[in-house]
Amino acid sequence: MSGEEDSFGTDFLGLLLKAHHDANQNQRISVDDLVDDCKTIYFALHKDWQEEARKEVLQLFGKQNPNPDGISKLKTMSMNINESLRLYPPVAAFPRRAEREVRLGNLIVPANLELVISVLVLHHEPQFCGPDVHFFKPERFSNGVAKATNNNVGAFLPFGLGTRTCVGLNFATTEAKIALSIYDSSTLLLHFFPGLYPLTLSVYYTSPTAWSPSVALTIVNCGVIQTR
Ligand code: HEM
Repeated sequence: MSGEEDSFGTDFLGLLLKAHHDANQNQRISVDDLVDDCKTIYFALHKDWQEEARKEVLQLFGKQNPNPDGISKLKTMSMNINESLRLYPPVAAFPRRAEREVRLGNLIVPANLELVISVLVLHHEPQFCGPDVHFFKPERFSNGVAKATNNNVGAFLPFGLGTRTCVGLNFATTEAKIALSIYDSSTLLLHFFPGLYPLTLSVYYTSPTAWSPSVALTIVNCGVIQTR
């Protein structure tokens, strides 16, 4: 208010305050966004799951670098990643065009109609994931995707489904597991998104179809693991 923007400092809160006072109106964030981002960072990290995942990493790798054998055994971490991808799918929706007229239940879809498959909506549907659908509960994935989705595996599609499934699926998840085994979540966050993370996250929340830069954004949000 007194024009001393630089006195906000360079910590997380300082960066948010600076963004709130940004001279460029397009980049400015509202007080509501600012408060939401603080809540996300300070309250939404799941320390219990972070601790579990950390234990798992230490058990499998000790002080060594992650290896392929161990990576495939990171069950708790996989559950955390799946739950992060479920709540905050980086690809929030994808389009399809009906090649010919087709009946879908009661609906007749005419040829050439464009459909948007909303991953975000499917992932937040209580019919599939239960009444706790909006909560971060990695345990729902402890017995696989079918159990987590009430036997509707097609209701969990962070990487798409069928012939156009993401070709980077294994690469992306392996990379995330390696990164999360090595770095703590705040290091990862700063590594990939210095100052950008809270802003992109608020864009993502306000507009489910908005582009979100990377999976790390999603995964980091659950704060899976700390430095070993
Ligand atoms: C967590 C990270 C990622 C997510 C959530 C993701 C998600 C997706 C989704 C949902 C699709 C399907 C889109 C559709 O059906 O219209 C897709 C397709 C694709 N992804 Fe990914 N992706 C990720 C990482 C990557 C990486 C790392 C690569 C490359 C190394 C990659 C390469 C591709 C390609 C080439 C396609 C198109 C496949 C095709 O149309 O045949 N993705 N991705």
